[in-house]
This record gives sequence, structure tokens and C-alpha cells, in this order.
Amino acid sequence: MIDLLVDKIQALQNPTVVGLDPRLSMIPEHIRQQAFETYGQTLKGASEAFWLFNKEIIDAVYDLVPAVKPQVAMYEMYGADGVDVFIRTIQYAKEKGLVVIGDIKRSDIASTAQAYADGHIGEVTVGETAYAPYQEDFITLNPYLGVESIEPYFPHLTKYDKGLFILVKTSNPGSGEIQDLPAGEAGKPLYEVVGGLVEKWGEPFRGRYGYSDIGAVVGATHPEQGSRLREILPHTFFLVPGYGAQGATAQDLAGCFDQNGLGAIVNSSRGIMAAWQKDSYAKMFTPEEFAQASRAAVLDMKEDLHKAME
Ligand SMILES: O=c1ccn([C@@H]2O[C@H](COP(=O)(O)O)[C@@H](O)[C@H]2O)c(=O)[nH]1
Repeated sequence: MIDLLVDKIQALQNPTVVGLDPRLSMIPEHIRQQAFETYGQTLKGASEAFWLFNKEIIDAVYDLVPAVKPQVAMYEMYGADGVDVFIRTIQYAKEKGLVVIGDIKRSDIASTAQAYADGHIGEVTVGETAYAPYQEDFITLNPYLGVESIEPYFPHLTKYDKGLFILVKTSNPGSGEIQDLPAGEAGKPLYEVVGGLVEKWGEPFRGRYGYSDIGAVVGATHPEQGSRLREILPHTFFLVPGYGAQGATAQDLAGCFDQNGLGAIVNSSRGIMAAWQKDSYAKMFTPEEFAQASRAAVLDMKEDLHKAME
């Protein structure tokens, strides 16, 4: 799956992933009204508002970006209706030719990890029929439980052509409290040790570009660590969150790319979905044109990333 992602990044000349993290507060009034008139102010009403919102944003950006990253938490908080919209969003994005990164950050003992693996990137069999309930192309995982919590996903990478992004150095301000602790030889920080494991786990899954189906999450908000990780993990592709709403600039994350301008895909969720609420875009687009504002934000981000990589 990493080859397909890199092919798409190359074809579009855009290493951007649009994060699909809808919140009611960022949904324009006309969309909320439409959903609430049909379903009431209920969990289903909120979820359907997300669906209408996501669908329009996908329609506005699918020809510009290689991938989208729905964040499961935003959907799960509305229960079964929210999860239904998470699944419909994945299906719709895939129909539009987008690679889908399910940001689900799972972590558990092997037998439970197997269930996550089968459900999210594999198949579950009921009677004689095999179902693929979620169908993300990549999912995010937390490696804290060690290799046997990650291994159950490995056969699915080849069998179903899938990929993983494993948390290595996260973008949150407090990530250093645990991730920067000296853990390896010569006081190496924990994130370097985890990064080394990810590089090793990924070895059998390398593709045409030398990158593995097993990638790493590396926050844009930690520029020095990002550059260091790029140096020591030459075969590990990075999913880089933290640009925009969390304060990281294109310059901050430039070190996550390799000398060919590959090796990373940069996420922006609020910065793109809620662009219509920002003064700079609100001057140009009405709330009804929210998806066009998102499109403009994607084009601006692309230009910004290119400038930083020059
Ligand atoms: O280290 C991490 C890992 C994941 N995320 C997720 O990325 C998006 C960021 O959203 P923005 O609105 O662009 O800040 C969100 O889904 C996070 O859960 C992260 O930010 N940092």
C-alpha cells in the first residue's frame, strides 16, 4: 500500500493528507439544519451532519490530495450512528480514489489485536461469507504493548495490501514526558528506540521506493526529532500531524522529507475542514461555500510545503 500512496503523492505533487475530524462547531448552519430537520437533534442528526459535511469536503479536494485521515474519536463519540458515518466516509473516499488512513491508534494484547486487525484491515467471516467492515488502507497503532501487539497485523499487510503508521514521536506538547526518556544504549531517547523497532519490523514489507508498509507517526511540532528520525529511519515513511492548528509550520517539518522530497505525508485536519471559519477564507467564501474554502486551504498548504522543501 505504501507504493500506491507514494505513486499518488508523486502524481499530484502533493504530500498532504486531509484529516476528516468533524465537530458540530465547525459545521455550517445550513448543513446542521438539514440534518436536524430530518433526524432531529439526536446522535443520528449529528452524525448525518458529519456525513453531509465530509462528503462535500471530499468532493472538493479528492483531485488535489492523495489521502484522507478520518479520526475515529470524532465519530465514536456519537455511538453507533457516528461509527456508521465513519464507515460511510471511508467507503466514499475510496470510491473517489483516495487512500484512507484510519486514525484509530489501537493497542492491545495479541488475541485482541487480532480482532482489530481482522475488522479494520482484514476480513471477518460469518457463516460462509467474509466481510470487510471498515476497509481502511492504513491504520495507526500504539506500540506500547510491544511486538506481539503489532505482529497480528503483519500478515494482513501483504494479504490485503494494507499499511500501518505506528506512533513514534507524537505532536502533543507533553509527548516528551514519556517518549524522550533515556531508554536505549548511551541514553538514546525512547522515541529513537521505538523508531528503530518500527524500521526493523518494516524490513520485510519494503516496496518499490524503498519505503515500508509499516510507517511511523512523527509530529511536525518537534523539528529536531523529526530530522533525526528521518536520518536514522531511511526506510520508514512518516505520517506527520501537527501542521496548522497545532502551530507547526512547513519549515518545522521539512526535515521529515528525504533528499528526493519523499518520505512523509503531512496531515491537516482543523486547518482544512474549518478553513471557512478563518478570517482569511471567510472574506472569500460564504458558509455555503465551506468546501471551496477547504479546497483553497489545501492549495495554500501545498504551496507552503513546496516552498519549505525548495
Ligand atoms: O501525534 C499525533 C498523532 C495523531 N494526531 C491526530 O492528527 C490530527 C491532527 O488534527 P489537527 O486539527 O490538524 O491538529 C488529529 O486527528 C489528531 O488526533 C496528532 O495530532 N498528533
